[in-house]
Amino acid sequence: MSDPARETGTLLDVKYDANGLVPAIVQDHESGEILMMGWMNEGALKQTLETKLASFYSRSRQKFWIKGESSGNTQEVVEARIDCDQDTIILKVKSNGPCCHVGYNSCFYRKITGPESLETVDEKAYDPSEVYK
Ligand SMILES: N=c1c2ncn([C@@H]3O[C@H](COP(=O)(O)OP(=O)(O)OP(=O)(O)O)[C@@H](O)[C@H]3O)c2ncn1[C@@H]1O[C@H](COP(=O)(O)O)[C@@H](O)[C@H]1O
Ligand SMILES: [Mg+2]
Ligand SMILES: [Zn+2]
Repeated sequence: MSDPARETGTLLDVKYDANGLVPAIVQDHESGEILMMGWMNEGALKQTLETKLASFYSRSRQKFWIKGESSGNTQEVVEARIDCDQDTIILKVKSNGPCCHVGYNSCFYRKITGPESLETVDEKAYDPSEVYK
């Protein structure tokens, strides 16, 4: 359904889902590479906008999470955008190191090559066991 105020207005009026969360896609501000997608609640979005450090709500760990709090691989927010119906956020960031805790720069290091198959298409960027102790 069309919602002109939300779609064309200048008021930030985020449409959180039933769990109070909104997806935030994190993109490298220079290369455009997609690094990860995290969930934000209202508090995480507020913190992100205030501190300019990408922060999320982790559903599995059920806690507020500043990306890089243990690895040091923080993400400085250069620009934040929201889509037409205000239910998806994009953070353009300057990443202080690789993003993915598995060892790749981006979390999207595998291509889906068939109904049940994957292919790794990125090079490992670092050894996670050296970073996450
Ligand atoms: N570091 C990461 C990390 N970096 C990027 N991502 C991406 O962030 C997404 C969201 O994080 P979670 O899975 O924790 O949150 P969620 O999707 O709400 O929870 P689930 O429903 O998936 O269980 C993941 O699906 C990954 O694609 C990461 N997910 C988890 N971590 C863990 O976060 C912790 C802190 O790491 P740093 O932030 O790097 O210090 C460590 O324990 C890491 O293992
Ligand atoms: Mg997840
Ligand atoms: Zn990852």
